[in-house]
Amino acid sequence: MTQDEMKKAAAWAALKYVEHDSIVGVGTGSTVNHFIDALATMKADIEGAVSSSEESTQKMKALGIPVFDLNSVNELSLYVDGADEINASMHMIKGGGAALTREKIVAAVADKFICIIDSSKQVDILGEFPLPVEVIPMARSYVGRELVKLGGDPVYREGVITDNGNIILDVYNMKIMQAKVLEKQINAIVGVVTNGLFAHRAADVLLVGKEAGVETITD
Ligand SMILES: O=C(CO)[C@H](O)[C@H](O)COP(=O)(O)O
Repeated sequence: MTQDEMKKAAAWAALKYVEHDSIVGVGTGSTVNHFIDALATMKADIEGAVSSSEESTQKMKALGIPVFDLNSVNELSLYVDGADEINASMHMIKGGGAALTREKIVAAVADKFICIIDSSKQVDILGEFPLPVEVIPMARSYVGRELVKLGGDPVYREGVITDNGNIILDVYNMKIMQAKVLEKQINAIVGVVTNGLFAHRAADVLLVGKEAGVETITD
């Protein structure tokens, strides 16, 4: 099985959590793209989706899935998204696709977060994958210096502007032992919109695509 086949298997396994007549929160990325393909097969059975990025919105609209503004939705039972890394506490690093802020917002509203990954994303310690931080452009240098004080090596992601008009700093060389503490510390830096640690809003269900099939892990 290729890595993409494992992503696809995890993504299709998430379909069984989608409730009749519901509005589904949808993440961003190559694994989620498989989920959107799967969701399209039951579009007549759902009300629609709330999207975490322009990329996912375009794909869903092209497949005929109605996309709602989050402000017009009172509750979301489900949010389905991938991750760049996830540990045994279901804490994640996300934002490889630069959609972390909208992902965090939609995930905050949802009752249940289903994380879909291939097995390469499971780690003992978070931080091998550089931690994305969304930053207001004029604060880039200041936030960079503050991230260095926290022990990281921030690198400007050249050529990337987020859906919110901001920039991304990817923070290298962080061995993240206390994800909740670090998530708060980084978010407290003036000029940071949010960072890609999802520890306060961890996953509730993890679907891992593996050679042998899809493993389901619950918190
Ligand atoms: O956080 C994300 C995008 O901002 C993605 O969920 C994460 O980067 C995983 O992507 P993929 O499914 O392509 O491996």
